[in-house]
Amino acid sequence: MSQVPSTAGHQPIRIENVSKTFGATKALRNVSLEVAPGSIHALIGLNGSGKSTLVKVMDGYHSADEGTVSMGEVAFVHQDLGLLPSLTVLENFVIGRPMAMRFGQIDWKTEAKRARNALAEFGLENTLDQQLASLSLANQAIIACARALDRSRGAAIDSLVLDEPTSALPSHEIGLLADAMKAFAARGVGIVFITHRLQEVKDLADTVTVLRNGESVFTGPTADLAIPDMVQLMVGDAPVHTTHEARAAVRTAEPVLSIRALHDDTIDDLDLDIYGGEIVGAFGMVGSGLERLGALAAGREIARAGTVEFEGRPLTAGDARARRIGYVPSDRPRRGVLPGLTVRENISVRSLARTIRAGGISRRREQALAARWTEELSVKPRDPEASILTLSGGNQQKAILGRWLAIEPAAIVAEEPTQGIDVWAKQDILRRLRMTAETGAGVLLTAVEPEEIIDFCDRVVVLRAGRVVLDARREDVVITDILSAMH
Ligand SMILES: Nc1ncnc2c1ncn2[C@@H]1O[C@H](COP(=O)(O)OP(=O)(O)OP(=O)(O)O)[C@@H](O)[C@H]1O
Repeated sequence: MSQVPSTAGHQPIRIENVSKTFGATKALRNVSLEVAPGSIHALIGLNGSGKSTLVKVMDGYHSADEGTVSMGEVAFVHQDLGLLPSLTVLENFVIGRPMAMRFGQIDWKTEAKRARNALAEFGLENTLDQQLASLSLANQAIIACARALDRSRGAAIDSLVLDEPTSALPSHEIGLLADAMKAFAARGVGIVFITHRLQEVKDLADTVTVLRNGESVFTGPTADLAIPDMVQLMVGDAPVHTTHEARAAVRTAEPVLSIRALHDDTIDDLDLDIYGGEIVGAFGMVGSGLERLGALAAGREIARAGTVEFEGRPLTAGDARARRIGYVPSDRPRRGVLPGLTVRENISVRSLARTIRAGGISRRREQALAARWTEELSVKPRDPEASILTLSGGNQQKAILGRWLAIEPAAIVAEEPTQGIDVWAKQDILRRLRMTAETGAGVLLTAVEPEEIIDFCDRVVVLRAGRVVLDARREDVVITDILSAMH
């Protein structure tokens, strides 16, 4: 017998004919949407289709130009999670809401108990005293969700809105979050979530709305749509991509990056070579050392012990040679994007040698560079003078990749290269990385989910407990070999 949600007393979310324009961009056109109590409603669409804007209209960050939004109490988890990295998990948990008090002081004991309970559902109850920044991005995302879910305890919250809650999560943690979402829906809380993972829509959502260019082109039961139908609705009648065949690149004789006996927080005696001309996919679970590998391999940080040799010589702290290694970090809001600058500046910032002329930066050269990379990576809007923060999350990520492709890097390290990127743009990005490898660069991609990128790799490595436990050519392994090495 299927469970009937107890929806008594919960208010639905009702969005009617909402439009929002930013300058020349019509981010939302006449969008209507209803989320019933107890329903799990997925919001999907290509990068820049208006999903985050709709959420920001719901939470009052943007006011709609036209239309109405009515809803009861709603908790939001935004793409940037809204957490403070320098505070502890417990402090993050209580900040911004009334706290338990005792004799005029914050009652930390009561607060800790409440936070511990909320986090226990996700197996994170022992993190309370840790600084948030010391946790993996995946765990930070879970904490943001747990916090919002905690605030929805009791009947006080009618709905929960999650903007890409799972994009940084490995699959076993997605399961935990999914279970929590289902449990809350069963109590009558309406849930809206944004995702680029279409299988997740099938697995989790009962209803789906597809946005295309700011317009709602479908709302209905998820059961009515197969995944290819979703893609078709998202893309519309744009020309269909030809899939790119992974080609065996010609490897250089010597490695571009050579990692030897590396030791660091979660890394324990790691060795890895990356040759020019190849794409190496590194996979591992949270805590496997994968989160540290990218910054160390790209020379952005120096490990406690061991070496990373770049073109035959060890990288040292502040080594200028690391400028020729592109690095796209996974926590793009904090490390990749230069806020307050334009798309042009964000793309060209590392290409001074190409843009400097007679002692000054040639704006024309910068413009040409930015125009080329916004075009090549289909960054939208195609306006290099736009402020980077006005771009959708996926488009910001494409611009950061453009920054590094523009320097013709000797190596490029991209963490979670497809995170937050729609099904359509993913192919473009992976194809560009392949072209970069074909120029002789070594490419290292790291991901907690092998499925998405494995077919674009020439070689796959798996990290577990800080070491490489599998290193094989792509054609010699199947996905289950990788998954079992990870666990
Ligand atoms: N503050 C702003 N100023 C100008 N344009 C904006 C602003 N915010 C969003 N936009 C534009 O509105 C459109 C929709 O963006 P939105 O962030 O809603 O997309 P999205 O569907 O959430 O994309 P993604 O999947 O990449 O996160 C984009 O063209 C974006 O550039």
